[in-house]
Amino acid sequence: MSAPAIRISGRLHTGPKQHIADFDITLPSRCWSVLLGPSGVGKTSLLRLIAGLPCAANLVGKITAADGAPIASHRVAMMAQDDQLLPWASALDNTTICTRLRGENAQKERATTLLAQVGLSGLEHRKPAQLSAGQRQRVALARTLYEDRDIILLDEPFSALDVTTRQSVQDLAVRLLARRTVVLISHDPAEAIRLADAAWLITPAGITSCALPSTTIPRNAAAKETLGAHAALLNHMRVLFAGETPRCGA
Ligand SMILES: Nc1ncnc2c1ncn2[C@@H]1O[C@H](COP(=O)(O)OP(=O)(O)OP(=O)(O)O)[C@@H](O)[C@H]1O
Repeated sequence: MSAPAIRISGRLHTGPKQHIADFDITLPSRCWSVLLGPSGVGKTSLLRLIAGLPCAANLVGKITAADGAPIASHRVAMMAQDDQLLPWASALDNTTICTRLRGENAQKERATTLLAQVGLSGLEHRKPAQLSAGQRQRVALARTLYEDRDIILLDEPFSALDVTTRQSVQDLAVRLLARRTVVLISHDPAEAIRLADAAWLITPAGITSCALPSTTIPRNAAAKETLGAHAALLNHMRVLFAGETPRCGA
């Protein structure tokens, strides 16, 4: 497994509209990097650019892997914000769809195990319309985990899950994606503090890193340093994203 650090530098714009001014960040190898930012700032665009997918925004700059190799599609798995499940295929067939599209044999047993691990045991043969939004999101996550790539790009992958399912699925993802370079978009500061080895705050003015506890992920949500970091990040986001005045003691 060769999961490289990824450096992204430049500025992001759509035509004459600038989304993010000059930035230069390195998402560390074999770590979880979390991107936080207000709606519409360009987070999904950055993820799509890393994946080499078509994108309305342009990066005037570059994206490089620290190992010098191209960030080719065989190194990347991306989970989009919407589940992108095929409506006519079962949960199991959706999980293995990329393999089948490549003309490879599907590993149905491994896919079934993944579906069970995300809590969908017994629902393997249901079609997307017979699943809840949170269940569909877990099928999409299973499909991403099934791909087993070096670079994993996750666009709000836990947003539709209830709080307890979210926590157990987050723990599973951290375990199964150990040693991968993971980039996670989140709107939730608690999730960011729990899962980030590195975190970045994105605004139109640029991208800044954010302080995190020195503990390993997934962090204990109830630990004192986790709660303190959450309060500090929330305050920081209010100031940076909404222009509020900093709150003392937060
Ligand atoms: N097809 C398009 N044509 C023109 N502009 C677009 C298009 N798609 C997105 N944009 C613009 O590009 C900008 C960045 O969008 P992007 O989806 O990357 O934002 P985001 O930070 O991921 O937002 P959110 O948190 O709401 O998902 C937005 O301001 C959006 O309006």
